[in-house]
Amino acid sequence: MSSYHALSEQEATAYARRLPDFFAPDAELSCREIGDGNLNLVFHIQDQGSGKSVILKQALPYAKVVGESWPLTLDRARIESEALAVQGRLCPELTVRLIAYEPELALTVMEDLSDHVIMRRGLIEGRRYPHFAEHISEFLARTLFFTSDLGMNQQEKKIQTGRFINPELCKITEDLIFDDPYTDSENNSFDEAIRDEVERIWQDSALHLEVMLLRQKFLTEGQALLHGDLHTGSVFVTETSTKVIDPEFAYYGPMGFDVGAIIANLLLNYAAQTGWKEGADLADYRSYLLQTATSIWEQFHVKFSSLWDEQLVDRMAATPGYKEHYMKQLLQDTVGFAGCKMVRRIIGLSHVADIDTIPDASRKEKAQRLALAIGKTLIKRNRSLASIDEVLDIVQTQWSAIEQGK
Ligand SMILES: Nc1ncnc2c1ncn2[C@@H]1O[C@H](COP(=O)(O)OP(=O)(O)O)[C@@H](O)[C@H]1O
Ligand SMILES: CSC[C@H]1O[C@H](OP(=O)(O)O)[C@H](O)[C@@H]1O
Repeated sequence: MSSYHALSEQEATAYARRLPDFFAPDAELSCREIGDGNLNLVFHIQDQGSGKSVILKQALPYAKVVGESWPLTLDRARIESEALAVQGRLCPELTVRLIAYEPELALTVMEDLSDHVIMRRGLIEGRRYPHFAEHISEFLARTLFFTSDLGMNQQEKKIQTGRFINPELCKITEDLIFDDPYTDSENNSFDEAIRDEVERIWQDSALHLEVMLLRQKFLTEGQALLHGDLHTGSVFVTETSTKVIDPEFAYYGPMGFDVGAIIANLLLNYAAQTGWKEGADLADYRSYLLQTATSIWEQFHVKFSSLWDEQLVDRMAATPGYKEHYMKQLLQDTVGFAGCKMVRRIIGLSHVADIDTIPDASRKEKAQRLALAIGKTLIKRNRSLASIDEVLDIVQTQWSAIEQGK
């Protein structure tokens, strides 16, 4: 195999044609580069005759969204493929199927999920996914429990931790989520219309303390193998199916970071809805989003607790009271990380299309302010929180305040 270089569509097609037992030798293959993420090339290759298709994802030696001025390790492709292998073993129905990995080209070959839609797009279009909470709570419970000291041999876990050391992508998160939004960083990108609120956040030392406590957890707590970037752009859905993709940020970190990430992105869409919907339609969709967010935690809690009761490998972890303590801490971490993920998507380098594509400037500003208000409050309240219902109260209180122009 040739040494590393970024593939052209023609080279990607030639590589796909050589996949063993995949395309017929004389297949008429088409290829399009379809990557809409921040980091990598994604090639969609299809046999024009049979319709059979495949996805080739290639890491670039830099962050695509910034360019060659931001060098980035190709090892992230190995991390992604190995994380997909773990997730595929634990949740085969909820993970994109890994077909092959080519280290020389930092190339991951996987099934084509074009019959699904990226969840972020579906939510922007106002669609509903009635099984999503059930599916993603299962993915979270199983991937987090069985890669932790609770569900796997602690010596094997230490070996696995070494496989998933991911310093460069963790630094992106440490900077973009737990640092830049709280200072006048050159990485930041926000609308001047909300500068007053952003500058209040830069001065809010009580908020910074809570962010630092969460940053400490991200830096030091290797509870389980995380997806590391589980936003609604990392999930493919239909009304009956959920498939997780893109775990290149995987590493051993605090469980609440994954649970909080998906809840945060539902709440970002919740804030965005003020720019998309009105009246009863708005109220009804807000209710759907909030119900989904709380149900993710509730179902995760039930499933994780059941795994704890039935699959625990650590005798001392069965000590009465420990599970309750663990789950309360996990909820608080989830809420705090969710708040951090919301704030960074408004102030930081990477935004979300849910809010950024709102056509009306004043409604977009309102959505941005609502997202910041919710995010800040979740961060500030996380260590005193005892129930997911309190998140509901926080979200609805902030909604009312923004609606009343406070
Ligand atoms: N398995 C797949 N099937 C179909 N399309 C895919 C698949 N994986 C990625 N894509 C497309 O490529 C886009 C970027 O993929 P992603 O893995 O998120 O890249 P990045 O790591 O650059 O964010 C997705 O939003 C989706 O449109
Ligand atoms: C410079 S990476 C910025 C941002 O992009 C990643 O998301 P994705 O790879 O899905 O586009 C991740 O959320 C990073 O924080």
